Amino acid sequence: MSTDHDHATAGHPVVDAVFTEVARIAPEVRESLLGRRTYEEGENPSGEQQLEADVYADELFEEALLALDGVGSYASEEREGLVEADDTSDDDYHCALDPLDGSSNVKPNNVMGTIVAVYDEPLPAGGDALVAAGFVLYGPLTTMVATCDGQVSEYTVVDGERRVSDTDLSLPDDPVVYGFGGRVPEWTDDFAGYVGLVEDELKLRYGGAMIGDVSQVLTYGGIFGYPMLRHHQQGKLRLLFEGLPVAAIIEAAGGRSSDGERSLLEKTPAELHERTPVFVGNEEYVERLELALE
Ligand SMILES: O=P(O)(O)OC[C@H]1O[C@](O)(COP(=O)(O)O)[C@@H](O)[C@@H]1O
Ligand SMILES: [Mg+2]
Ligand SMILES: [Mg+2]
Repeated sequence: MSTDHDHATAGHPVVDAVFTEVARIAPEVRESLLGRRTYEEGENPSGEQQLEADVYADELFEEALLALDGVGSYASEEREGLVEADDTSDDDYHCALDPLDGSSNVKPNNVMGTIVAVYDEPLPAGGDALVAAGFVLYGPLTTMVATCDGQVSEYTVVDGERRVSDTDLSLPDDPVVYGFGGRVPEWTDDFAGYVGLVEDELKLRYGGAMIGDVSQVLTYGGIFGYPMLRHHQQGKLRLLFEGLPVAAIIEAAGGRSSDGERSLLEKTPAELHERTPVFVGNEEYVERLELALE
């Protein structure tokens, strides 16, 4: 029997409205890729090239989410500062998005995502203020995963609507896959040693879009990571837009997250675009990683 709480976001009206809007826009984002595969002149605040598709998706989400009652501000990987809603109150939620995750995959037509994080404190906020998180995966199908109140649901997105396919997603007990970002000569010796052990046990899956790789881990079990690099101690991924939401999903699905020392959910960024090493996956593999990096 269907109830109000038969999927992760259903008991929280503002959060549910955010995810309903994200699902509504997802097909539009997908269609917008046609003709928007070229690079913009500028860079995003992290110094990365922006595709026309990055900018377009960002504008679609900004407009739709700020129009919702109860959403007080919007921040994204593609813009320097926050955008505030016209009417705000202390009870508002605050949305942080990676509008297109893995956008360098647009050109070769590979998998991409949209990541959404909903915080109950003004941004930048930390894991203690994260009330819900989710992602859209633009693969052969458009699917969505969302977590709220410790429950993780999966949906297929059809004609802009979420259809529940699983209300209790959890990591499989027998891990199968791993994927780590960054060029190998840039890895630290400790991390390279750990990878040597992992590759004896698991199969490599790395697609260049975190959401695609995280979905592999959610489905088959294992570990995904983007480590600290010799010349970039904080790695590549951003805590507010990428690390925290993915950590919330994987931890709610029974796994663990880490920056190499502690759960990502214990962290609070000092500024919107702060980066962090990111590791998410089955407990056993994240624990062994932390021991290897000690
Ligand atoms: O090209 P690399 O260094 O392997 O980096 C890939 C990583 O960078 C990202 O593409 C960064 O995300 P954006 O495309 O949103 O900037 C991740 O999705 C992915 O895991
Ligand atoms: Mg990203
Ligand atoms: Mg992005």
